[in-house]
Amino acid sequence: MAGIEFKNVSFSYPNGFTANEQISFSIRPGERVAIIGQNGAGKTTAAKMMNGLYKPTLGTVLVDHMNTKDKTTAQIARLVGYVFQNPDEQIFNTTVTSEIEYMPRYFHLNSEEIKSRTQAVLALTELEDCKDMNPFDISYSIRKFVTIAAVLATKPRYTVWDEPTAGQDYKRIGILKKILNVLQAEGVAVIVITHDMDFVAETFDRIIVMANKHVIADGTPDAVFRQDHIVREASISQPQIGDISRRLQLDEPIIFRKDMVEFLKNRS
Ligand SMILES: Nc1ncnc2c1ncn2[C@@H]1O[C@H](COP(=O)(O)OP(=O)(O)OP(=O)(O)O)[C@@H](O)[C@H]1O
Repeated sequence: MAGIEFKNVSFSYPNGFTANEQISFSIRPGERVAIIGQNGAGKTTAAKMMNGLYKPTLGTVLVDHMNTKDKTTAQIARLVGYVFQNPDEQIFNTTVTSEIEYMPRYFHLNSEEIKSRTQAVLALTELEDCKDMNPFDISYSIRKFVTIAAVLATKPRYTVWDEPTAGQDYKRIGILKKILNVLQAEGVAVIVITHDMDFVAETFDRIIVMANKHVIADGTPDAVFRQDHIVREASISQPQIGDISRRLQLDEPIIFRKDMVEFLKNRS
């Protein structure tokens, strides 16, 4: 099956600390998946195995049938683009445009293709006004969009985004949602690590929940947030609407904004 497949994967850091233990799941092309869970649960470690930055200590990670252990990180990264949590760990060019063009140049694409990809991702990420600026002269939150644009310019089949909403205002979260919709229409999978439960509930079809090195749940937002023991074990918060419905002690918990609107309409 095409996709990213984890088969009984464990990962230990060189100091011997095991961060992932016996993890199995698969993500299909075009899927939109949020990975959530307590700090230190092992989300970033698992995500870094998706694009070959880390190789499993035990078990197998397959990307479109390729075993990541048999490939270089550069080979896997052509299929799986990784947007780092901290943009400053990713950016190293002196203009936004040169940062975006770097990987297409590395792939020896022709200049027309590089130009057209760069224009397309600048437009998609709404960075046209910053294209000639030094990334370090723009705000941290916008810098994150530079890293997203640079990854999308490589046209990966799968993308992994670590904490994209951290520090973003309402407008930029809207831009993120627009980008996600465009990618979904193009069949590009997006895997997001996030602590933003409202973003998760409104934007994702599937959630993988991690706690203490393991995957403890995998399902729709509705199915996951209705399970109190999972929410507790993973030390996650409910989306705001779920929290309000709980405080109202409704017979049936409500998770989504649209369902709360319907509920309130029917009461009035
Ligand atoms: N280089 C490293 N060497 C040793 N241990 C590490 C290393 N990097 C991470 N860890 C440990 O591995 C565990 C999992 O870390 P990871 O970053 O994968 O968690 P996470 O779920 O992404 O957390 P957060 O939500 O805080 O980003 C943590 O206990 C962390 O301290």
